[in-house]
Amino acid sequence: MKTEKSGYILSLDQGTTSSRAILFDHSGRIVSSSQRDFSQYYPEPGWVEHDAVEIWDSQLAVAREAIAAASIDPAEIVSIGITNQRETVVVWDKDSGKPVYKAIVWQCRRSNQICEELIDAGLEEEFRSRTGLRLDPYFSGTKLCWLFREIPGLKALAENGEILFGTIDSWLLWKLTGNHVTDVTNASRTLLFNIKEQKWDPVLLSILGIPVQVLPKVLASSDDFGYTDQKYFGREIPIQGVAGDQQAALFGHTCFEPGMAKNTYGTGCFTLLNTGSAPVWSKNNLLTTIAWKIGNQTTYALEGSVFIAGAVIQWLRDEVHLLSSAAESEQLAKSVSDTNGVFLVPAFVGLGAPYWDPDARGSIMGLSRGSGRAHIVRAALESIAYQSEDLLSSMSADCGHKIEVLKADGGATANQFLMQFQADISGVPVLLPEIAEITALGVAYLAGLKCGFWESLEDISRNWQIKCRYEPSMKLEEREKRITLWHKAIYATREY
Ligand SMILES: Nc1ncnc2c1ncn2[C@@H]1O[C@H](COP(=O)(O)OP(=O)(O)O)[C@@H](O)[C@H]1O
Ligand SMILES: O=P(O)(O)OC[C@H](O)CO
Repeated sequence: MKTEKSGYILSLDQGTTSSRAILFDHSGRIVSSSQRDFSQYYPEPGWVEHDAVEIWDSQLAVAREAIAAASIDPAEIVSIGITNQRETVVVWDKDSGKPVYKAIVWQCRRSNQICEELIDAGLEEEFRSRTGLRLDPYFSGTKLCWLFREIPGLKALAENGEILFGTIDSWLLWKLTGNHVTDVTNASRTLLFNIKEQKWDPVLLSILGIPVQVLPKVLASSDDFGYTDQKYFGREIPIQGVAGDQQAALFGHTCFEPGMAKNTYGTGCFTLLNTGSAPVWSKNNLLTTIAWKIGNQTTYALEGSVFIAGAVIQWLRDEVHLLSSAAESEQLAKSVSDTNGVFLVPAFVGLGAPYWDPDARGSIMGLSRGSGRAHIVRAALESIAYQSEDLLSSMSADCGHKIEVLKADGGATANQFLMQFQADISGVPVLLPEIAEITALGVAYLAGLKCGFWESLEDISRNWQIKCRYEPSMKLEEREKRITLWHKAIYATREY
């Protein structure tokens, strides 16, 4: 019989648009939470920045609010986990602790030219075989290289050990504990980390001109990252779980066995497939990444990243004013029986996997005199599912069998039309968990495993409950016809 343990785990979930803190109990239930949005900066077309100080302030504030809302003594928090938007680059002064530049966000395309130079120099395979990633501005390495090229004197400061680099986890860890550390999952997204040897890769650092002394020490995902300074929560609390948010979601969904997959429907869509203890090198333009490391045991994943998913609905609401709320998209989509031939390809910042086309831009096609608001909104929602289907079919091709079940989470899973369309277009059941905050839960599990709050993966698996299940009902012939038309739309968009 399962026994409940007393105490709580605090998860800090630092996402692209908001900072959240959530307290979980032993059964994985949410005890309290708090969330704050922060500013997005778009200084030039295709550029995206955050203020690292605002991120820190908002993250600390929500952590304190969540603890206050639960009316608990901080002494009851047995451990803390940190999960974060990945790839985003922060560089700060070691002495003053001040960031030297705005955080360069994962969506930012400013290092595209550096990527092109490296591709032209024939270095793509060199990077891919060591990191599992592609030469795309998405990843941290070329963003850091851009800073060294553009900020006079920065490289010399780096060589003298006067500045530090980190992804968001590393920045928060440094603020909370004073330790300059990260975990393998975040390191595996930098384009600087050898995922087989699990160390910063000297060859890649030399190609990009990055001094090794700016890089954090890399730990496992369930590990001892340090203690929070007493001034933050009134006592020192150990931080024992760290993982990039997409890997944390895979863990939170308890996708512990090879072949298990999840898709997170947020700003973008991120599909991860557990491939077990050895990396699988994609033949279909997916990424190979570290899913988590517990003790000496590393689990790898195949990943497909779609840059614009729920963000297309935000765009329809905020820029085009076709919607008054994201939720309204569901009822509008259901008000018509199909898109009447309309396709929308939301390539606003290029296309991610499996196309990797940074120059593509969005399109709406197939318009006729009868096309209306509902058709366009429906086409936008369908585009989220079509893009995810492209990832799933690439994964199936890579691993030689169809994905049997897709576990889903993220803000856009609230849309029942979208979830049903995903099940239909992919011919796969889509499962939603009872606890929606699966990313935060995933890193709580990683922290809780380290301190013995949860004893094993089996112990954790018992907490996963299905909230609802969407069964595929579209005929195979219809599915294939629609996917063919979607690919025609992708082709036309890229040709433009
Ligand atoms: N009912 C809905 N239908 C479609 N999209 C939605 C709905 N509710 C929220 N979204 C989308 O989900 C995204 C927010 O999800 P969230 O998981 O919080 O994202 P992130 O963690 O990337 O900030 C937004 O892009 C929003 O447009
Ligand atoms: O913060 P999210 O949920 O938009 O996730 C961002 C990803 O980690 C980027 O790779």
